[in-house]
Amino acid sequence: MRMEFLELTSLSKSFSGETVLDEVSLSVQEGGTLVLFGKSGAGKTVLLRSIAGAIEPDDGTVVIDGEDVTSVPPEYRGIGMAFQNFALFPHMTAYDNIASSLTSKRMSASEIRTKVDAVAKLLKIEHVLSHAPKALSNGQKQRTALARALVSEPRVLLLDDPLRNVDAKLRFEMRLELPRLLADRGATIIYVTQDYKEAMALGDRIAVLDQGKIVQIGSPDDIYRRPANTQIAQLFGDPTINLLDVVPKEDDRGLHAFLSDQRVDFHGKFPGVAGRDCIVGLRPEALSFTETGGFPVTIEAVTPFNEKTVTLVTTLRGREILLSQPAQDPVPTGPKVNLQIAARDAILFDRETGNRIAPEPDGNRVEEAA
Ligand SMILES: Nc1ncnc2c1ncn2[C@@H]1O[C@H](COP(=O)(O)OP(=O)(O)OP(=O)(O)O)[C@@H](O)[C@H]1O
Repeated sequence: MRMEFLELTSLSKSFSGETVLDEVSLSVQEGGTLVLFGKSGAGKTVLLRSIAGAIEPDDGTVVIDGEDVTSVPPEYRGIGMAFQNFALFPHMTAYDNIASSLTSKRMSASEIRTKVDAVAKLLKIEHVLSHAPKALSNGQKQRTALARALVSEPRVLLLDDPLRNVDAKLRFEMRLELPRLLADRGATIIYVTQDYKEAMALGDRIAVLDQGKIVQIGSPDDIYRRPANTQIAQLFGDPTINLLDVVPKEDDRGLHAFLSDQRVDFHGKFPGVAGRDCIVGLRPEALSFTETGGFPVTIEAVTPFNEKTVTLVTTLRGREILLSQPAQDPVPTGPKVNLQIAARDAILFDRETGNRIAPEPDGNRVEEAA
């Protein structure tokens, strides 16, 4: 069984009385990747810097491999970091930048050469090793910074939004390549990003940080299908989730709500929810056009993307709904068409708090088995 390798307990930090980290606790298994996801200013960088030892937390502990390193100087923590702004030494070549993280270790020049060459090959920057940073493209700078973090084979790797400044094409490629590359190194990784696709592609688990607090930790599937609140539901998914006001009712078939004429059943037990102001969350891909059944809508706009088509429709009552379907599926000729809902994908939230209403544990099993 894999061990928890990195453990943070109740880490807190304030600057001039303003709380930036609020009792953050989380752990990452040995060799695992945790993605730290959150909006700008959520505290992601401060958290990474606290783990690395560059910032001293006001409270809480950082434990690496069973050792409390909260008071250990950064250079003795066995941590490698790569930042979003590259932070390369401008007067050094790419090679020397990468090698700089090895110079404190007692290694011969040829050993250093072997290691730098290997990591440069992995990241496809062998041909620019003699260049100064100013002669590198953003993508090459980013790979150089990553190579520097990887080459010293740290036990823990902290990557602060390393793809933020690279162009879309490289970001797409790196999103595919990075998981294997990082898994091959065997390091325990915390990876910061504001891009939900990157978060879903890279993380075994995702921790969502909001105003210095962890608001949800789970697998990508958990966060997508069971978001803790409407805010998180909206952050994950493109196009964004449809959020529609409903007041669910209960009968002998259980809790349900009506969207136009279609009954949406919520599987499981939800005591006390009937009659409450709620929001139903429907992912755009949980909706589809149908010729029989469903409920009538009007097509307002059709937007084709490469791999999907997004259609905006309105219901008879004027509610706007986004629908996403594979690009090869035809959009019916409208404007009046019928829509159906894969009701088991509906997510229920409390309207007042925005928090997801989970079925009772017993009901959960019913839901999973359905
Ligand atoms: N050294 C510092 N002194 C005072 N305030 C700071 C310091 N470092 C960070 N902050 C504040 O802490 C908050 C969180 O900053 P942080 O850089 O961790 O956010 P972030 O989630 O990494 O954002 P981004 O995604 O934009 O990098 C911000 O309000 C920032 O102004």
